[in-house]
Amino acid sequence: MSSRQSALRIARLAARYPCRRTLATTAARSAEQVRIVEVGPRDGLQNEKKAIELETKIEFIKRLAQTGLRTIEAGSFVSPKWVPQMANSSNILEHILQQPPQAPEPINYQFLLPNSYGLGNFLKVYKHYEGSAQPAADTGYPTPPPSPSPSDNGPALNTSSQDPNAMPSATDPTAAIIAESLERFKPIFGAGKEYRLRVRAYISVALGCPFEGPDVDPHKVAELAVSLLEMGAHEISVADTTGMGTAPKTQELLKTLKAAGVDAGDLALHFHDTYGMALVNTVVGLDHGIRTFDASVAGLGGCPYSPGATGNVGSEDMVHLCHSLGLKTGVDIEKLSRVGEWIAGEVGKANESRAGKATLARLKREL
Ligand SMILES: CC(C)(COP(=O)([O-])OP(=O)([O-])OC[C@H]1O[C@@H](n2cnc3c(N)ncnc32)[C@H](O)[C@@H]1OP(=O)([O-])[O-])[C@@H](O)C(=O)NCCC(=O)NCCSC(=O)C[C@@](C)(O)CC(=O)[O-]
Repeated sequence: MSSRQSALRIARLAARYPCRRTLATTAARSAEQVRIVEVGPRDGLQNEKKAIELETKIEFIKRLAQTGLRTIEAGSFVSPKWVPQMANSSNILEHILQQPPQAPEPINYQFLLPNSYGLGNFLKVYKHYEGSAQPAADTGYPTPPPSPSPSDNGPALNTSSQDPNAMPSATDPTAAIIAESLERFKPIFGAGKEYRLRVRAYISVALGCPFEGPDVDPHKVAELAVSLLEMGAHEISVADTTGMGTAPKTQELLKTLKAAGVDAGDLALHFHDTYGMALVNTVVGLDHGIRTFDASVAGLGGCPYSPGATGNVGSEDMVHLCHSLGLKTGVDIEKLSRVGEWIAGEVGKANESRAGKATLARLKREL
């Protein structure tokens, strides 16, 4: 894309989002409030081999809802052949719509939708309860996960790049594969408008790719972010899927996103802690004005397409970091730590959150 095309695109974007951007950014800065997006029930559990009972998942969500979290990613409408653990996401959505978990504040529940098939399954349940007497507040964010790396779009999304109509102007295979991912998400954005659902888009492998290595071009990430915002994304979660991100790389990426016209208020950061860099990178994000971070209680998680990837950064660690910097999250770390310990036991895994374990040890001493 020429610099003139790029400037035009940024101007179009600025014209399209003037109010939301100003409001989001002003609100975040004045209140110094950080929003933690709890992805444990989806990203945290999706990779677990042992089937986890529906009742356990619902109990997990209910317990999380009582901690002060405002956003919970509750499941995904993906192929059960690839991710069997998420096969009962329809039941989870139905339960949330029928009997919204008790919570101190209204909660946004988001579900990952990779294609029209998943969208159809989501809407089957959602439409049934739409307008009902007791809908859960603001339920459902379809969340597509394209990535700037063609190799990663392949396994994670099964794009083929065989369809020459996917993006007629695409001349290089990278652009064609990414364009195919974006094409696939159009109906999801369309439904978002129709049903007034906010579409949160993920960009995977933004700081390192399991197939292409640690050097992902930040300009490609920025280009993808601009495309997704133009398509109608409400928020972009930029993911370090492999945990290869470092402070300098995170800084470079955030500067590039800003230069491309993507406002900090439109972004969330999603770190995996594979190399122990997640909190360092979070501080870089905070310094760049990012106020939304994804995390998974007890550090549950991993990526089926990223060999060796450990879990997401622990939500308890993220909350502790924010509080230590004088930022508010609205989350009760003691309650959250108990949920982390409980779900780790249910899944049969070690609790990977240091702050969670330390909080529980302190509570035990104080008894
Ligand atoms: C990528 C696709 C959608 C391609 O789906 P496809 O193009 O239909 O191709 P396929 O060969 O994978 O399809 C396999 C079978 O699944 C069916 N199918 C297809 N879609 C669905 C659906 N939505 N719901 C239920 N069933 C579905 C499809 O119809 C077919 O059935 P068959 O003909 O064999 O009987 C599919 O392969 C899939 O769902 N894969 C799993 C994707 C996934 O869950 N990835 C992990 C989540 S992304 C992530 O974790 C990263 C993130 C977001 O956390 C951020 C980060 O850290 O990077």
